Amino acid sequence: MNMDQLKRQAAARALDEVRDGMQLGLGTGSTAKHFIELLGERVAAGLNVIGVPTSEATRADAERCGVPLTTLDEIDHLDLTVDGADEIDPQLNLIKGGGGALLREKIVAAASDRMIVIADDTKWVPTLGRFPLPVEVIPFGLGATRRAIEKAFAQCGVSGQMAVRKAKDGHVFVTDGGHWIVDAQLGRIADPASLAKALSAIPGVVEHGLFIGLASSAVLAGGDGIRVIERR
Ligand SMILES: O=C[C@H](O)[C@H](O)[C@H](O)COP(=O)(O)O
Repeated sequence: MNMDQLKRQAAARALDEVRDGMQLGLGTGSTAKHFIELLGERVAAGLNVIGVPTSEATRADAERCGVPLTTLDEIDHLDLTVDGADEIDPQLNLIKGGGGALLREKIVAAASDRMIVIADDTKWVPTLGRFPLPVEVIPFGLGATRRAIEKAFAQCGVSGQMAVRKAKDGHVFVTDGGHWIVDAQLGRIADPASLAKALSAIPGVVEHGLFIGLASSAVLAGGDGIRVIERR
């Protein structure tokens, strides 16, 4: 089974948790896209749900698949968010933002009663940090923000190269919110909760890709089948 088939399997397993009438957070990325496509098939067959997309790309996918959409201004909570991740550790802390959608993803996950993370099992790691940590920043004053980020890294015992993310066309990547992303190659993040707190305290940092205590469960698809891990 190839990687894409594994992602679709994980998405299909998460779909089992969707009930009629649910208000759903719709994640971003190649794995979340499978979930949206499968959800669209269920909606076409009569399932009544409404979703909040976590990116403009997901909005377009959901519209294409016929999934009705709303906003967090029109509804007061979400029952369930289903989203992918770039890394998942045994405490179900995550690195997200490889696709640049971390800010809306975190707002949606935080507004949701439950968050199910769907992934192929290559995303499962003993310690976060191999995947570059995305930090979403305001372009104004970037030099000062980078120095503050370096200081936060040092305080939390991590270090590594930082680079402003570029799009495929070579221009700076701009998020749906109009911000930039700095990717930090940290290697190993021993205390993700402390690092998350330190980064959140920096004025030029809009959000970062550490999702601490947000995921309720993870569905991991691998060659040996599907594993569901619940947060303790
Ligand atoms: O910004 C993007 C998101 O955090 C994605 O959910 C994450 O990058 C995983 O994407 P994929 O399912 O394509 O590996």
